[in-house]
Amino acid sequence: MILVIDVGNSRIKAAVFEDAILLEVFAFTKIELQKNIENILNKFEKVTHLVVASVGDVEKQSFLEFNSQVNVCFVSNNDPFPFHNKYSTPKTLGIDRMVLAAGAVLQFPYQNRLVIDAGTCITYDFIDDQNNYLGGAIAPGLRLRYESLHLYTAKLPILELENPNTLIGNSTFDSIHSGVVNGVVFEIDGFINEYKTKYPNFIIILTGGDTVFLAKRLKNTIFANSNFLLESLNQTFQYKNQQ
Ligand SMILES: Nc1ncnc2c1ncn2[C@@H]1O[C@H](COP(=O)(O)OP(=O)(O)OP(=O)(O)O)[C@@H](O)[C@H]1O
Ligand SMILES: CC(C)(CO)[C@@H](O)C(=O)NCCC(=O)O
Ligand SMILES: [K+]
Repeated sequence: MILVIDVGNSRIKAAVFEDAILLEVFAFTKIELQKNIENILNKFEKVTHLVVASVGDVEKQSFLEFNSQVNVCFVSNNDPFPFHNKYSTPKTLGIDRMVLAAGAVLQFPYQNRLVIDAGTCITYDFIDDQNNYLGGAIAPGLRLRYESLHLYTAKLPILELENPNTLIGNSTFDSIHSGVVNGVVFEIDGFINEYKTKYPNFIIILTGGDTVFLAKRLKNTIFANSNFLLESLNQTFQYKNQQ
């Protein structure tokens, strides 16, 4: 049994796997990290490995203190991945994006794939049918857009994510919701349509904290899976052990 941990920019997600079967998912903050790992290890006594992929700023030591109970492994850019990395700065490529690309290759073999992770940032990652990881894009996520409008203006309030009533916002609230939510939806559909002019066929995987909210609003057909990064982390670890 394996406990995988995805340290994101805003929060931490974890999942327990028995081989390929996902048993339970957890989400918590940095401050609650140790307590949560402790609880998970108590609940799932058969966990032998703790597998961490981190783009956040959590000390390695916070995980290493569980070393006496389980094997602690950190997924890094130097690990074996099932694709050819064509990024021109592979050392600066986010480990979350590498894990997503690995999951896309292992779960959807022999096809072009676009992975969209709608989290703190929205990342786009394209892997072609020859398993070349080509790169993609990094844009601000939904919550980050609401926050930056508030932080970098004098008058705009902070709003919670909400379905926009209209395209043409006719109040400050409606204008912000339209700008943020419609903006992201148009952006994602726009990216997909632009990719289609270059690659006629590819599958699209949508994941991240805003998956459910966005999936029903997109025009394009996608595989929506909030747990895709956690599943991919489990697969990346299995892949490494088979090398
Ligand atoms: N408790 C929560 N905390 C933060 N964001 C949340 C929460 N619940 C839902 N969300 C939504 O999820 C998005 C953030 O996604 P996610 O939790 O995947 O980010 P993250 O933990 O920073 O991971 P990553 O760094 O991989 O993007 C936000 O835009 C927000 O709308
Ligand atoms: C883009 C984020 C912040 C998304 O979590 C992460 O993947 C990251 O820190 N990436 C490093 C830059 C890059 O991927 O090129
Ligand atoms: K993300």
